[in-house]
Amino acid sequence: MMEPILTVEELSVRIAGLHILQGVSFTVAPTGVTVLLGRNGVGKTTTLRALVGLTPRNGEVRGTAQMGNRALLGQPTHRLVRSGLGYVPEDRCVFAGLTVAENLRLAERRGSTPAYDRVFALFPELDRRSRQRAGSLSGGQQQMLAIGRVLINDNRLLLVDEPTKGLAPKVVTEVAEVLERVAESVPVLLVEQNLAVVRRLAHDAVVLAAGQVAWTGNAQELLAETELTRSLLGVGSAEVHH
Ligand SMILES: Nc1ncnc2c1ncn2[C@@H]1O[C@H](COP(=O)(O)OP(=O)(O)OP(=O)(O)O)[C@@H](O)[C@H]1O
Repeated sequence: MMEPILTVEELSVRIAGLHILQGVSFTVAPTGVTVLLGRNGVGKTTTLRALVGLTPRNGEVRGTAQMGNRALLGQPTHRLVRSGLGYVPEDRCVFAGLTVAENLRLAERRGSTPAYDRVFALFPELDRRSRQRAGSLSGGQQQMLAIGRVLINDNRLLLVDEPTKGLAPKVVTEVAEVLERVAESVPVLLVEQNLAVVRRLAHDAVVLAAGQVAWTGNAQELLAETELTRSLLGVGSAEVHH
């Protein structure tokens, strides 16, 4: 077994008196896509946000998370990002009033060479639209910008939250293709509800239920077990056998 890129132990998050995560432990392999699954509201986004130091001020985080030899919890976000933890939030958070080029420029980190060639090789569309305001991009294009922005810098691990949410089926496929290529060079911890995308991308799966890890293992094996998938994720068998 290769050393994991991320080891989370006993992660607990309490927000406004609610115990959202209660001792979550899992690892992320140093290559490929690990998918974080679970029913709506189980705490997937809360997990990613805790790892990148974005738990709200009234929240309390306990436990440990190691990226290689680096301890993540309790560190400010800007320092985590500088150490190679990339985060693509669920709401994409592009600057609507700025152009594509300006959004990318803002993501550049001091002291490292921005990899525009890498970004434009993956997303030629961003190059063509560099002078367009981000707010006027389609949802899929904004998602590409949100991912491209993170890839301007070198990363040791990417956290990607529901990148296909709200996108048309054709665009979902495009985003999945892009993530597949991204994951060839950097490990990804992905929150994703679309099981066809999970089937295409994921090697390992971590399933949350009731604030804890309910299942970990091979993602393809999980999806092959219809009853297990249904009980863990609450989805119908039609969705499982897409
Ligand atoms: N700032 C907050 N204040 C109060 N409750 C919160 C806060 N953030 C999250 N929660 C609650 O924590 C629980 C977990 O939310 P989270 O967004 O992590 O779930 P999720 O698994 O990502 O859900 P979804 O799949 O619906 O996006 C939810 O019940 C949510 O309402």
